[in-house]
Amino acid sequence: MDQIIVKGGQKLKGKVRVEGAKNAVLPVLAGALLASSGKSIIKEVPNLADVYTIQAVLKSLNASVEYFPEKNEMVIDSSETLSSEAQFEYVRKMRASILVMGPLLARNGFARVALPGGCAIGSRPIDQHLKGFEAMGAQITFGNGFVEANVNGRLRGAKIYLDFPSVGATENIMSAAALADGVTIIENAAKEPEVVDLANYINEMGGRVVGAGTDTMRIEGVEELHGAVHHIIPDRVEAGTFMVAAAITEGDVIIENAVPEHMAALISKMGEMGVEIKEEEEGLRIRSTRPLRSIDIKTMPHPGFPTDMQSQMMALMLTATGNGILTETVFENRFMHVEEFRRMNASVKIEGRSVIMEGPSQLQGAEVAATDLRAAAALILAGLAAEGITRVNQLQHLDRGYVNFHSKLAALGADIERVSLVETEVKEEQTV
Ligand SMILES: CC(=O)N[C@H]1[C@@H](OP(=O)(O)OP(=O)(O)OC[C@H]2O[C@@H](n3ccc(=O)[nH]c3=O)[C@H](O)[C@@H]2O)O[C@H](CO)[C@@H](O)[C@@H]1O
Ligand SMILES: C=C(OP(=O)(O)O)C(=O)O
Repeated sequence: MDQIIVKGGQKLKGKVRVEGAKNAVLPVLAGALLASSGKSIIKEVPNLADVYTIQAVLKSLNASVEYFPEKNEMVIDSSETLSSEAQFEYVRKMRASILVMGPLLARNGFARVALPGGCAIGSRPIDQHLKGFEAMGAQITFGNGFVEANVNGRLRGAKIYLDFPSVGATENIMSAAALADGVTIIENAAKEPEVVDLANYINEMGGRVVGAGTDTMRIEGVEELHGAVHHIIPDRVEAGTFMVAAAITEGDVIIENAVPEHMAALISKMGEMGVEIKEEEEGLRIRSTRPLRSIDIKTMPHPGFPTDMQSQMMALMLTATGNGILTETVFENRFMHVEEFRRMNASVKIEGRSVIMEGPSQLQGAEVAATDLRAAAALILAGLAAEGITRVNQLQHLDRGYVNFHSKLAALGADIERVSLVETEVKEEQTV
């Protein structure tokens, strides 16, 4: 087990480059299963735990997959007959494994995927994914912890209205529709940049998807798709996390490879707080000095404020002057980090779906535990601004979504290290 140890108080300065987006690479790699000929070469694949999990899922389905982390490239050949079953061991580790369901159903006419269940941020049902497959002619059944979808012949194009613009449902339905017979219309589709990235990849494979990034998508099914070369978009959540790191330490940081158009809500809300954000030739430059103004934020589907930046932004809002309210509308239970912030002397209370902060909190170093991926990053960010030493545990969450987070922060001047606790644990066990 590892721990990150941060000593607060260093102002960050310098340049940092963001990786390819985790939330784009996972649907794209699942989508690679749609190709019945040729190889896909996916570039800008970040070296993340979730990438290894999706690689294992694809291999278990009989695709051939080679990953070259040193050049961030993955090569997938899914031209052999694919198996139709995604096992619990993968889905348990990573919910995004469910994204193989659409491609498998379209390729094989049958898919059996372990039910993902909930996680630390909410119950996370998949009813909208299944509603889409059903509208395209699939029969859905449940049993022994699995969900099965079965279609006689090919899927048929359909008009599908999503009750909520679910990112995963939009991606899964789009993938299935790419090989369906006829035209599928998705109404109230998710508009996230990662949805657009998947649509672009499907089109590079020979698909016909239009309207990605708008409420209404139109997918004309084709007989076959082939492998393609695709570059994953930069990770807007990693970029946003470094923006907060710069602001919370009163730093001056340039973020290379960030796409400001993907981060309009975050840029605007940080600007309201008094953080200076400028597009420069080298990247997005973030400069900040205290005091910062408190603001109110509500998470929303894109282009609203992203839920994946909620906990990091909470860390920054804790350090601002005045009262701020942060309301989470996307996930029902994404406030597990609040208790951990309290250990760090944060003045914060939960009221329903909102968190109310009385700022500025004089954050103090403490030993804390990450409850999910973004909470892990948020606790480290709080540690950068806290007085004294913060120790962050449960780093398996962090490793799902950030490449070398502590080294990148250290390169910007943070006093931070990652240590292995194995030796200490062994000693403790021996004395019991
Ligand atoms: C791998 C990946 O890309 N993960 C992202 C994706 O997750 P994911 O695709 O799981 O998120 P969704 O947009 O589907 O979920 C949003 C909300 O819709 C609900 N819902 C979703 C599907 C469904 O069939 N029924 C239903 O009720 C969920 O429980 C949740 O409350 O988008 C989220 C919202 O931007 C991000 O936080 C995640 O980082
Ligand atoms: C919630 C997230 O991811 P996932 O949907 O993979 O759990 C995230 O990236 O913050």
